[in-house]
Amino acid sequence: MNIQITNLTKRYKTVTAVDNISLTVNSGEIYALLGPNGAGKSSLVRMLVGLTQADEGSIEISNSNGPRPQLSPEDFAYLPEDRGLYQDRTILDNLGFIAELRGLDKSLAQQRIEQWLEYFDLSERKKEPMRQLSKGNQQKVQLIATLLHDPDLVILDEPFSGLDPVNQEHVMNVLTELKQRGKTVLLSAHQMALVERLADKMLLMSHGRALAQGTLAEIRATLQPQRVYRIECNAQMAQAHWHQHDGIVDVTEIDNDVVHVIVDPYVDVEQLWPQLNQQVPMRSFSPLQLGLHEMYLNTIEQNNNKSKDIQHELA
Ligand SMILES: Nc1ncnc2c1ncn2[C@@H]1O[C@H](COP(=O)(O)OP(=O)(O)OP(=O)(O)O)[C@@H](O)[C@H]1O
Repeated sequence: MNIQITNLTKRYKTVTAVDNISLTVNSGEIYALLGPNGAGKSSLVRMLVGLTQADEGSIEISNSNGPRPQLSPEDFAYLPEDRGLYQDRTILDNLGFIAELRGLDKSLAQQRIEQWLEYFDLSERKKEPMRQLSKGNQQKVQLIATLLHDPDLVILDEPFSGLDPVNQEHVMNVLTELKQRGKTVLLSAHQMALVERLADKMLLMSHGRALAQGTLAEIRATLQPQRVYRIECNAQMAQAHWHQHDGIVDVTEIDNDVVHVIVDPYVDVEQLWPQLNQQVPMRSFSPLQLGLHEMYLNTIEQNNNKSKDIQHELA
């Protein structure tokens, strides 16, 4: 299943929740929506699954047979933000009910349910009512309910929330396997370290708008355009001498023996290193790549400061 979202906008009374967003996800890809609370991730997903209508823009769905006018229930799975299972009924009752709703053959449903419960270590608890389960275990049951009919498109709002690290890994493995089987996965998440390992492409949103999108390398090129190096040397001397060098944008002391240096993008580093080394002997240098988590924090912080400045100017 392929999704093409073009210039999508959703306005509520006082807020533009999704502001001119475009993205493409293809079969066999995992796409992550990232952004702080209220960024517009769920609003985007709700339009995709047809729960709300866009004010502007389009969503086109296609598969190997060509375009599809709209998603039908058997095509996709949706794990919503507000989970809805019957709290007084057992795990088995809940999953059996969902399987029936999805029109699954009874013996196939039973087989899949048993396999999933085994995978998520819930087999022994299958006759317990939902309300007795911890938040994480409820989340696992909800995820099973979502995936039971094995659809081509899987849309998950915060699938890792409430799960411990071991179960987060289980879910990572499930999603990777879906991808390997050619399914399309779109998810929202706050766990950058997991997304960095999992997602083929991502969209970083804030206040409904796209701040960066694409592969991790493309996100990095947008959010960390400067070349940053970690250099082992006498930090105090480096601070004193390198700041004045034309090719250096900034020098930050990390500790007594390490600095981070931002190099002007137009400078040839092969020529720069000997010049710097003459001023302050360098013991080692290596390019520094920020992780998604750090890039995310820096970008969201800068964006919030920008919004505050604009509000201040308007006041
Ligand atoms: N039904 C609604 N009516 C009015 N405003 C809404 C509605 N749903 C969402 N919003 C607003 O739209 C904006 C985006 O909300 P949304 O829930 O899409 O963000 P989110 O990125 O999913 O956040 P979170 O990470 O907290 O789930 C927020 O300002 C929110 O208050």
